[in-house]
Amino acid sequence: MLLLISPDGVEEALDCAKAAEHLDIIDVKKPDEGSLGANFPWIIREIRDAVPADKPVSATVGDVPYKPGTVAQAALGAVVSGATYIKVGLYGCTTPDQGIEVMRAVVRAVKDHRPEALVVASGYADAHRIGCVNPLALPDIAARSGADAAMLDTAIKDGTRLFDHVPPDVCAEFVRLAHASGRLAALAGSVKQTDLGPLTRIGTDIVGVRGAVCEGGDRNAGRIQPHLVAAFRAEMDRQARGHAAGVPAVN
Ligand SMILES: O=C[C@H](O)COP(=O)(O)O
Repeated sequence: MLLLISPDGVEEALDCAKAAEHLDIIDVKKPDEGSLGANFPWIIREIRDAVPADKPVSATVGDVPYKPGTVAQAALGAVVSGATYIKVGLYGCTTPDQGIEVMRAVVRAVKDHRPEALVVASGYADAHRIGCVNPLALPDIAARSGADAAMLDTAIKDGTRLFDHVPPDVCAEFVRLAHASGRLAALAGSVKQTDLGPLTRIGTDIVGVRGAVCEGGDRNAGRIQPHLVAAFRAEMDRQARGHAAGVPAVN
């Protein structure tokens, strides 16, 4: 399982760089613009220049509306700025067909510019609270649009977590569906260390985290702490060893 950490700017990205050996993907976002809030192109570029070259930089394109042209142009902005994972939060899409239409436009915009970039179609575990597309529709949206990964995050950061909205057995189905069509499965949403056992067992490819590696577990007021990134990775590794040995690690 890969560890994706979401700094909110250059300063936090440099703190991520201090813990670079413990993480896999640096995900640029702007939390004050939403769960998958988009940051400025120059911030993506600065972060790309500031962190180790072997660490992929991801960028969120936003909690986007059902406007394929607008979103495709924003996605191109992210990839031109140096991101190689492009995450789109399908906030304004109420049907799978709308999600597919937006993601097809994004895939074309991104891959025309940089074929090896990975496109991530993200939905929301708490979709029922915001009226957007059902979480289990995301793997099919990813597959039918040519995106590389299906993801879930939570839209409303109110302390509820991924498993409060989509329990582990449903997340397992999400992962199974993504894998059945050759996509990666990424999961996030106030994930804590205690969630890593189930996330490991169901075969999650990427876990996305912010709050759990911020001071005080606070994704807004707290800052990312390199020692918390290291501790989170240590628990991921412990769970992975337990899973490989057929002896699930106890929390
Ligand atoms: O992409 C991952 C998100 O930034 C997760 O943030 P969170 O752990 O604070 O919910």
